[in-house]
Amino acid sequence: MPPGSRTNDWQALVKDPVSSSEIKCHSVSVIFDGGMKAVDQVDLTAKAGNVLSLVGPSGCGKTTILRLIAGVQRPTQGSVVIDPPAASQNGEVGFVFQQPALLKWRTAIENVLLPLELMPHSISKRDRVERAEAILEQVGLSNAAHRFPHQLSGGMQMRVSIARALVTRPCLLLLDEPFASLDDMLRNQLGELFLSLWHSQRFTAVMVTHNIAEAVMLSHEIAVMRTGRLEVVIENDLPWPRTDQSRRSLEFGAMYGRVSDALRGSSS
Ligand SMILES: Nc1ncnc2c1ncn2[C@@H]1O[C@H](COP(=O)(O)OP(=O)(O)OP(=O)(O)O)[C@@H](O)[C@H]1O
Repeated sequence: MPPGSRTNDWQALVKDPVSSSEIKCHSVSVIFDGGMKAVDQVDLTAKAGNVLSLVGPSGCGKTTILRLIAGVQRPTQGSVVIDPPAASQNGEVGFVFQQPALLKWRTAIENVLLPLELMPHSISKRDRVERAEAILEQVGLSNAAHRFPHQLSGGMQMRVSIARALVTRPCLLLLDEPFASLDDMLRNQLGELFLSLWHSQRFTAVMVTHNIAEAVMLSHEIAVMRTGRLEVVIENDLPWPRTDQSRRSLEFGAMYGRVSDALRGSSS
């Protein structure tokens, strides 16, 4: 499959990793009714196959940027270009939210199967189940595949939510404070899981987070926003592979400090 091309052939999708998309926001602004300028002339690039974190104080426009990329918010000015284009109805965009939002009448595997069932081109039932079982294994939930959401812990529900987002092998994954409702230990574990999934699928990811440590651990670049404006994009040079040990490294502390300073507006 040539780089950048997409296919409707499910077998090909399973065999070949999909291409990841690049996202470019060109001088994009969003002004809501009443004149509220949520996003103000933002130029931002999420490089193909990279993880970009958006950080900034509450109300600075992070979720609005994510909604622009998802195509559910139209820009008042400017444009958002996704190359190659990614359509959520084709399973090319995955979403992970703060709440797992599982259908309570469907088991874990039935929740994971849902995006495959909604895809416009037909995939045989056997292929769908094979794919769902494979991703459930990757997130460590093979033994819980037939449990209903109320029979799963919060961390397990979030794993199902991540599996559901990735089962279609999206080229773009959008995450809005995905681990914010979890305790620190679970948050770190799911961060590691996220990194291992990113290593195997190499999607482009844009993640909103309030947690500086999470942004430093998980992303290649960290975009710092304030009152609708993009302050700075910091290249995250924390070495790979990133493990729990990385949190105790000097490089981690230095990067954490740079992001904190940028958030306070004292430095970039
Ligand atoms: N539909 C809307 N109509 C009017 N104002 C809105 C609308 N959606 C968001 N806003 C405003 O736009 C600004 C940016 O909102 P946004 O949700 O993007 O911020 P955020 O950085 O994601 O905040 P948080 O970290 O608290 O989730 C806020 O002041 C918010 O109140």
